[in-house]
Amino acid sequence: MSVVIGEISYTNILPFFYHLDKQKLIEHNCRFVPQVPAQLNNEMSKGRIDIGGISSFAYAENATRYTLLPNLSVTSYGAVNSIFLFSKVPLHELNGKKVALTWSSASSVHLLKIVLEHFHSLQISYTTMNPNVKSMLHDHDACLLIGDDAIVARREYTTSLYHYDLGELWYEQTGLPMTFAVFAVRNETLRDHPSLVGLIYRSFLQSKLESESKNYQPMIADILKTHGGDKVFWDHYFQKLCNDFGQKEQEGLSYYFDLLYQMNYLSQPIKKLHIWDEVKSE
Ligand SMILES: C=C(O[C@@H]1C=C(C(=O)O)C=C[C@H]1O)C(=O)O
Repeated sequence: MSVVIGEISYTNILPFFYHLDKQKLIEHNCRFVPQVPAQLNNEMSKGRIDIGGISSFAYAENATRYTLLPNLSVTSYGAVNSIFLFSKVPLHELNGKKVALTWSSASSVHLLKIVLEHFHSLQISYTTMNPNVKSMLHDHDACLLIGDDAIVARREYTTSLYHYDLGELWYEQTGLPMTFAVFAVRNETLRDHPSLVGLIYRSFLQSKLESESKNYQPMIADILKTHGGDKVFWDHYFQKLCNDFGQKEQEGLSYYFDLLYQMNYLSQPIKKLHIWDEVKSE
């Protein structure tokens, strides 16, 4: 049986994959599945993906079944630059209005609900849609996009629409970082393949460290070819994202989960983040 590794198909996850020795992991019977976060969340909850990056919200929904991998995340302290609410009217005028949500997200969708409903006391009607600004705004007042869809839309709509960076809105209210993606493993996979999980974990960590030590440069050179944009943007984007998962990041994530539980978006409170104690398990 192979171990299936989920790979978020957005550039923000690349520091963990760009310098990964995929061939070596394939030789160890691993398989890679690139998908957008909502698909990965769903596949992991059904047991069809074993390990990898998922929405932090999806971890909360499955906290008793998953274990978090230490030191790995996609987190922002303030502006994240790839998660935007695009709106025809200023945010505080959205009360009673309709907002379209990208179907690809789980963390940002719930972060938006915190921002609109909890921070600004707005009542909103939501629809989940394909991530396309034109069709989303055809019949809605605002729309949420994430990942590369949001990066591209921001290039196009900076002047014609209001746009709000969700990482920034969260930071302004809480002073805390926001973790959008965590790395998790299904508890059964960890039980059945502890040493392979160790190898995969160390490979992710090594790729992240190499990305950081090379200042993301080889990776950005490739992203420019595949995704366009300018180097200044991508340099700034990766410099600003935090890929650690230390105490402060965990504090921000726990607060996000607490609010979601209070708002009934989570059925169980998350009292503790279960993070793999790698050294003991090996
Ligand atoms: C930073 C981002 O974080 C992503 C957002 C996610 C979500 O909203 O569920 C999940 C994984 C992250 O890769 C982004 O997509 O721009």
